[in-house]
Amino acid sequence: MKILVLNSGSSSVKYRLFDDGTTIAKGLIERIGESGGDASDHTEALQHVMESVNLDGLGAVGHRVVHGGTEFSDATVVDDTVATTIENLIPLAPLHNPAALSGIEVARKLLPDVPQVAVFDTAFHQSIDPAGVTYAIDADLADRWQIRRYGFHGTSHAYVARETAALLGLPATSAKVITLHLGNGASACAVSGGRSAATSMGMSPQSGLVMGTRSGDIDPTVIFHLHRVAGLPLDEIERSLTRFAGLQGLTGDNDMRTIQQRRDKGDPAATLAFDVYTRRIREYIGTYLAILGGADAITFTAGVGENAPAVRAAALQGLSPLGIEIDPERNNRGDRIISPDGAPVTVCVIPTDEEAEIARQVAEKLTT
Ligand SMILES: Nc1ncnc2c1ncn2[C@@H]1O[C@H](COP(=O)(O)OP(=O)(O)O)[C@@H](O)[C@H]1O
Ligand SMILES: CC(=O)OP(=O)(O)O
Ligand SMILES: [Mg+2]
Repeated sequence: MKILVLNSGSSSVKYRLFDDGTTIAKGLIERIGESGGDASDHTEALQHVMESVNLDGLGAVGHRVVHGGTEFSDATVVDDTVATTIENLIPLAPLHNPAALSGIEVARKLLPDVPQVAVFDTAFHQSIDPAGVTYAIDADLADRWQIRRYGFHGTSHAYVARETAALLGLPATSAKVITLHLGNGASACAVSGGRSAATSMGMSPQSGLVMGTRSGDIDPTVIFHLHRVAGLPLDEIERSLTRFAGLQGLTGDNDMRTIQQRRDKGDPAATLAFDVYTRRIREYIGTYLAILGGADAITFTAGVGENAPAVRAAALQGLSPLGIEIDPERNNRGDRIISPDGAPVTVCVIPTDEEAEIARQVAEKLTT
């Protein structure tokens, strides 16, 4: 089956065209809406995509949708009701759901006879126990306003956990894997037997690890303080915590490559940011070892996880008493397995492939 996968981000659209699982075309439209960018808005971006690939015989379009609430635990064919649900969830994923929705709207308009299938970042985490998704706040308020942990990057965590089990020759149904998706957004996940048991992002993709422009975990009182004492309007606080926090907030740069170059030259802000970023990863590894009762493997993935040996080494520093060690040569080469032979916990680097996983789930949805 020929499947077009769209991964619409806040300022970019990644697309891949698959034919029976093989990539036959792909591309990236960047800096949407910026001066000198590839397109003035998502509609124009998608029009470019449709014009540049041969869509004859297209069987489906698969869309990455970040927030699916509790409604969806599987790939879902989009109808008006599904589109409305995605729209209603915009307040919980303000950087992500609007882009996915415009992708869906444009694709439905331009390809009205082709099934549109949404694959949700949240779906994989629907397996987490109630105790792992419930915030200890007023239960009536939480219930009324759907306040709970949802978790994100599920497509990526599911994919790399499965690939890790395969690499180690472990049955996917029993492997215990801690997956670290370190991209622009970043999250950790404890995967037990192929099911998500815990994850670091929460109601929105804002909590947990330190990210390119997002803070990760903070005390919620920071928001009251910035509002009441510093006098900042709520919209401005949200903007600050989602777009001007994380590495960006600590250094003025959101790209880990730049942070590393500055750190290598002894820049104190970049050094601190690197330490905050890698320490937070280590804190979550400790948490998830406790949740899983030990782990067979720890797997790094996404832009930073796949390409930054120094981040991997720093994140796992001092963990050898827990059986977690890195072989520096393997780490610097970026081998698939970067722990020494015979180490109790295997440390892996596995490139994520959200688009291939989306295509796989779309094909499965439409053929079974
Ligand atoms: N060689 C590298 N060393 C360190 N970080 C890198 C390297 N290459 C890419 N990155 C980081 O990866 C991030 C993007 O990751 P990616 O998974 O592509 O993000 P997303 O899909 O969320 O946009 C960049 O912001 C950059 O910081
Ligand atoms: C959910 C999320 O944070 O996605 P991304 O990493 O693509 O921003
Ligand atoms: Mg990403």
